[in-house]
Amino acid sequence: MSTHAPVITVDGPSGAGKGTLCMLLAEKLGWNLLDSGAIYRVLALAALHHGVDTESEDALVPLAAHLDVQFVAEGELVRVILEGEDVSDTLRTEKVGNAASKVAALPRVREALLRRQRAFNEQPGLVADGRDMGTVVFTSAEVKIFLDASAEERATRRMNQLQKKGLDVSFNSLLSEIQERDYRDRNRAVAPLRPADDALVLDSTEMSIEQVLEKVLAYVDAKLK
Ligand SMILES: Nc1ncnc2c1ncn2[C@@H]1O[C@H](COP(=O)(O)OP(=O)(O)OP(=O)(O)O)[C@@H](O)[C@H]1O
Ligand SMILES: Nc1ccn([C@@H]2O[C@H](COP(=O)(O)O)[C@@H](O)[C@H]2O)c(=O)n1
Repeated sequence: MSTHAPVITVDGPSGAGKGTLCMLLAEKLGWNLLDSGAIYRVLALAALHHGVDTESEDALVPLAAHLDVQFVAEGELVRVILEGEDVSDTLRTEKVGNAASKVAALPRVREALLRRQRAFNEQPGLVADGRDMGTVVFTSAEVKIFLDASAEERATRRMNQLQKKGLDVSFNSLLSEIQERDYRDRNRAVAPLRPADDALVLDSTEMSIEQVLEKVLAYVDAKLK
């Protein structure tokens, strides 16, 4: 029997609001959630822990194939456990995000992580957050969204997020980190960040989270009817 469940993909650059939107969508629909960026981040962190060069494809592929990681739901949060250690907070730092975008540029690393991502496609449905969800991982998804926002707005959102956690951060350094990551993600040879041909492209620069959710829910409703 086929286990194919409906899929909504949400791709876009860092800080566009994908994670926020996907969590709200998954909650509203009662569907499963895949944060594919967390998988690349976990691999980067495992490489840093084990002293593996984040640009060495040969060393990273076996690490990717045998990643000992668990995603544990805890109320609204998902705790990430790498090799028995809770790494949920470390995972979200820009240092790990940047290392993730380096390992993510390597074709055989992406290949090694494909099956792990597709395994999230279970009933009653999946909301998948990433860079290549609609273009590579779930090409037959029922609904595809590409969520964008200007780099300046994304840096502002990230700064507010970090300030709420009590961290002192510079807008200019956040902006240049975002621009560096964008460039690498959009220009890599394999699975570059781009909207799928059949995606709804939504620029959220001037939209609140509630407005984005409302628009996407209306689109999802129309597509799944
Ligand atoms: N439309 C919006 N308006 C204002 N703030 C927003 C909006 N969408 C998301 N945010 C805020 O921006 C921050 C980044 O959002 P989020 O983590 O969802 O982005 P992301 O696209 O998943 O980033 P990444 O790919 O790096 O994980 C969060 O603090 C979130 O609350
Ligand atoms: N499908 C994906 C998801 C993520 N990446 C890479 O991982 C980096 C971190 O992702 P976040 O969403 O957690 O910020 C990101 O910059 C990408 O390089 C990817 O390639 N494909």
